[in-house]
Amino acid sequence: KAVSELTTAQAQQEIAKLQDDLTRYGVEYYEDDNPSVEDHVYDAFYARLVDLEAAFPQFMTPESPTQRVGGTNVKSELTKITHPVPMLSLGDVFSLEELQDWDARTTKALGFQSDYNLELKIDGLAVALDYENGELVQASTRGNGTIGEDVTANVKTIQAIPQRLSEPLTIEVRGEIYMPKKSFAKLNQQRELEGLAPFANPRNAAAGSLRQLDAKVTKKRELSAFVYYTADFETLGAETQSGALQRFAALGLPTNTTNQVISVMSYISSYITHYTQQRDTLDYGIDGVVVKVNALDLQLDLGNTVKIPRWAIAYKFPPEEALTTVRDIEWTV
Ligand SMILES: CC(C)(CNC(=O)c1ccc(Oc2ccccc2)cc1)c1ccc2c(N)nc(N)nc2n1
Repeated sequence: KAVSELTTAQAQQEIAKLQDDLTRYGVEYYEDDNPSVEDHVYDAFYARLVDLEAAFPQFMTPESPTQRVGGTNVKSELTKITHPVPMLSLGDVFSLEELQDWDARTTKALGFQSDYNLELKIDGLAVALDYENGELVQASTRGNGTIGEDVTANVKTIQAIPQRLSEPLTIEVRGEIYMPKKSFAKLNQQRELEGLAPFANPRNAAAGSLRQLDAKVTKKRELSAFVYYTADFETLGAETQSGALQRFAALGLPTNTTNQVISVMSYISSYITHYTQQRDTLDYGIDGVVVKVNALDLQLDLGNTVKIPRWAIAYKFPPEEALTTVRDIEWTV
């Protein structure tokens, strides 16, 4: 109905419903990273509420979504930051055969078989941590690799991440922020109790918890982290990837200690088999194994494409839920 045709009672009812719905959609959008309505639907409801509140100001309330800081669509209002060193992605392979091809290409490019550092691929979201003279001064999300979001206040609530390094280094380190599986289960139980939609997986829960405008919400979400990269490896004082991980730990940064230096393919496949089986016993989500040329000077020789390093590859596990689906289909057939 056109706003002018509404009785006051009808307008009051529609305004109240729109205020509730839009508040819930706004929370879903920037808290859960998985909104339940398309943006254009949200925008249409929002415009209707603006018209109704203009025609019936007696029903305007300060809590109304139209009165929120930043006005319009409650998008992520985090400050944007530019990464001086881009945050790259990893190339993927999905079989041991493809991994062997990558090993052969890399060995050919180097002219010899080099050592690899094998690491679990943490299923979280990538962050950059900037330390100045050992103090954490900025934390930011990967974003598109060049432009990310400032999440400094939120990251400072994560116990695993030190505010101060054990040495006064000025260095940017990168890692993955994740939500431990136990925290994820507890959080979803709490959300069910509150009648809120549960998070789809620990990664969404971590993203939704990290990209909060209110750091007090982040604090309650029990996030953790693993650090795995720095471009400033001279400052760090490391010559290999495995050495860099040891130096991160010495500085007080959280690292994942399951890494192994291996160069023979047969051992690589047994590492992969081991962690494919151990996956459910870990308290954090992994979606694969990352194989990295261990010597940092050789990484520089191999270089990177615009988006990914040539000296690293991610072997991806088959996604768990997909496997279950496939089994179901086989079963019904
Ligand atoms: C290897 C890298 C992609 C990080 N490295 C970078 O982001 C990166 C960034 C600039 C680089 O090179 C440049 C340096 C200066 C200027 C331009 C490029 C090289 C690598 C990566 C990404 C995700 C990982 C993950 N989930 N788990 C583990 N265990 N390791 C991971 N490693």
